[in-house]
Amino acid sequence: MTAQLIDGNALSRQLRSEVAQRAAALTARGHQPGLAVILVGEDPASAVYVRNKVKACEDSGVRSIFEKYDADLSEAALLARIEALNADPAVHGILVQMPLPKHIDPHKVIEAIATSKDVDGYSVLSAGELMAGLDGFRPCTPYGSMKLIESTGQSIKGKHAVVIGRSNTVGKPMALLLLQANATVTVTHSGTPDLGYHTRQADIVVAAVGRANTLTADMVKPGAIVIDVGINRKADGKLCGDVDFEGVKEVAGWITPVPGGVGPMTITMLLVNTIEAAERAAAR
Ligand SMILES: Nc1nc2c(c(=O)[nH]1)N[C@@H](CN(C=O)c1ccc(C(=O)N[C@@H](CCC(=O)O)C(=O)O)cc1)CN2
Repeated sequence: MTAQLIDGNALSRQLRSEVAQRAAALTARGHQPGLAVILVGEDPASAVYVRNKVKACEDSGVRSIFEKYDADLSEAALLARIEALNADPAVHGILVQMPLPKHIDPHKVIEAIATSKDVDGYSVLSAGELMAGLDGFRPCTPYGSMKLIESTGQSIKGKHAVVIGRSNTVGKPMALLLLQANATVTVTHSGTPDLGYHTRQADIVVAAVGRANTLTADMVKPGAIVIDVGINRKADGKLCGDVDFEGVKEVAGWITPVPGGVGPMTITMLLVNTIEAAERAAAR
């Protein structure tokens, strides 16, 4: 293996210990950070992610308020619940696990969350703050991906970064964060002809399309930093990313594994955003 592994679990441990210290300091001042975690329906993967989020809160001294609803919960009832949590001073962050059942409009739900508690960074206002370079909450997956890139110790400034994927939750905010760090950014997507033409020029590749083996060894510049955001299930039930890990690790300089890369960092950055929200509330 030529590439160095970027270990998301190890970086998460380090950042979560900092979160725990900040949570303890807030709690000592009578402001224990609180995160409301809402799960609607029975999606098994969502149940695992939510359980891990609640556990991460417990381990870090963040109070979690976990609310689980049946899949037939009405949109109005969910919006009313968010309204109540917006008004609760002990709740600093509100997280509604995605995806939601089809009859609930995710945009309405996201926009119902107070911007000061939007620790997922999904709302239009949070996206606007990111776009404008203001201090809003950054979506957890791209935020965690930036931390993983920074952990290599390589300067991002002036590097060519190629993002594969243009979703509102990962691809677009990732491109903005890289731009803010002074990278030259190319955004590619499912409609991009000859993806390899772009990725072969990249010093940093972030793959976030949700399709296994999208990035193969022949598409990677030797020594590049490769961040794999994908979460795909193989036929044998095992998890894999969007990157052909076995092939690409022989060419790249740094690479994140799946599992153990971006996934744990998504939860870690949720904690970081929650602490930030609690610190801002305590300062008001
Ligand atoms: N409200 C939100 N919904 C969703 C988000 C989000 O950030 N906010 N992101 C994804 C799911 N997600 C967090 O919710 C998430 C996905 C994966 C992991 C993770 O730790 N993955 C592990 C593997 C876990 C496994 O074995 O299945 C890893 O990569 O090591 C954490 C969080 C969609 N919804």
